[in-house]
Amino acid sequence: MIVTLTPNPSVDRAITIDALLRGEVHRASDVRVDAGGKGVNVARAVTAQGGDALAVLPVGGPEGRLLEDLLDAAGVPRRSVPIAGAARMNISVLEPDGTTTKLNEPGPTLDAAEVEALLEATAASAADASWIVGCGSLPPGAPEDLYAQLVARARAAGARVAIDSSGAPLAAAVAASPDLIKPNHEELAELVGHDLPTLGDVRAAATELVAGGIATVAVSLGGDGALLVTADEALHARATITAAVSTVGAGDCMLAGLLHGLSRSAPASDALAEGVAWGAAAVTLPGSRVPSPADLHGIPVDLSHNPPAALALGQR
Ligand SMILES: Nc1ncnc2c1ncn2[C@@H]1O[C@H](COP(=O)(O)OP(=O)(O)OP(=O)(O)O)[C@@H](O)[C@H]1O
Ligand SMILES: O=P(O)(O)OC[C@@]1(O)O[C@H](CO)[C@@H](O)[C@@H]1O
Repeated sequence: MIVTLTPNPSVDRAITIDALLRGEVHRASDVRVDAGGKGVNVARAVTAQGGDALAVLPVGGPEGRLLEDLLDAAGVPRRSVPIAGAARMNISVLEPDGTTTKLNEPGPTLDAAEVEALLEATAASAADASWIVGCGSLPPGAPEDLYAQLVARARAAGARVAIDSSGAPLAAAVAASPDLIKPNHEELAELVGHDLPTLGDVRAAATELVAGGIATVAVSLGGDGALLVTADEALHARATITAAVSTVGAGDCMLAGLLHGLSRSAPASDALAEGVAWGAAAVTLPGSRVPSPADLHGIPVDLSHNPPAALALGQR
């Protein structure tokens, strides 16, 4: 089972308009509401593909009840931790050319007892977990080292742990040496403190992190696919899609496919290809919708055991 901790989940509201114009009134042509937050999305994606997942999340207020209803309707197993504040609602504005603009709220303030209850609820599921994964931003009140604490507790319980976050919480988690991290291109550049214009630069930065004690660094690269680096190998995979609809949650689906593959002891190359296919399929779907098995058909993945170092990123 893949157990996800999302300290700052959201109700995701995706609104489709013709073109975003600052200061104007826009009439939406479509609206979609999904349970959101990065770990929630990982659990939704694994469940949608027939895998076993459990989403641990703080729940409070009317938005929290809606989140629970959405997860229950999608058949996603959850462990809700009651909190005093109300869950956030994040808005995505989608334009027909695939441009996605996000407006994310800070989320409710958590107190120390609520943070402890979340960590406890996650660790309590460790015995059944192939992976524990901590994902997303931290809400106000949560300590910067929350994911570092999660790494320590997962380790103590004998579970492998993955982290997908950014900024200071990611840096603190990295110091605790999780088994896997999944930064995107920008998050990796921030973590190592310099730009990474080519695939070779990304590989060098990931290799540095592996040397520092993280077994697997998987970097999602948008239309350029993903690079996975371990002490033994570097692999690059990318998928071709005909049209992008919404990029919201693509990174979460990519991580879900990767962990789903690794938890079935697939070789890293197969797990990476699975992740890249799930991520690409997510981009073809509206809002934060996660792909079903049928959505993966017809998405070809190119895999290379010899990543082209000179590949300039962000050109696709
Ligand atoms: N235009 C695209 N064409 C094909 N695949 C894509 C495209 N954009 C994204 N993907 C797939 O989705 C994965 C995740 O994309 P990206 O690197 O943008 O994630 P992210 O920034 O973490 O996303 P988010 O934070 O919204 O979840 C990529 O590794 C790739 O497999
Ligand atoms: O504010 P965070 O935690 O960084 O990101 C939250 C979020 O943008 O991430 C998911 C997509 O990856 C969405 O479901 C959600 O709205």
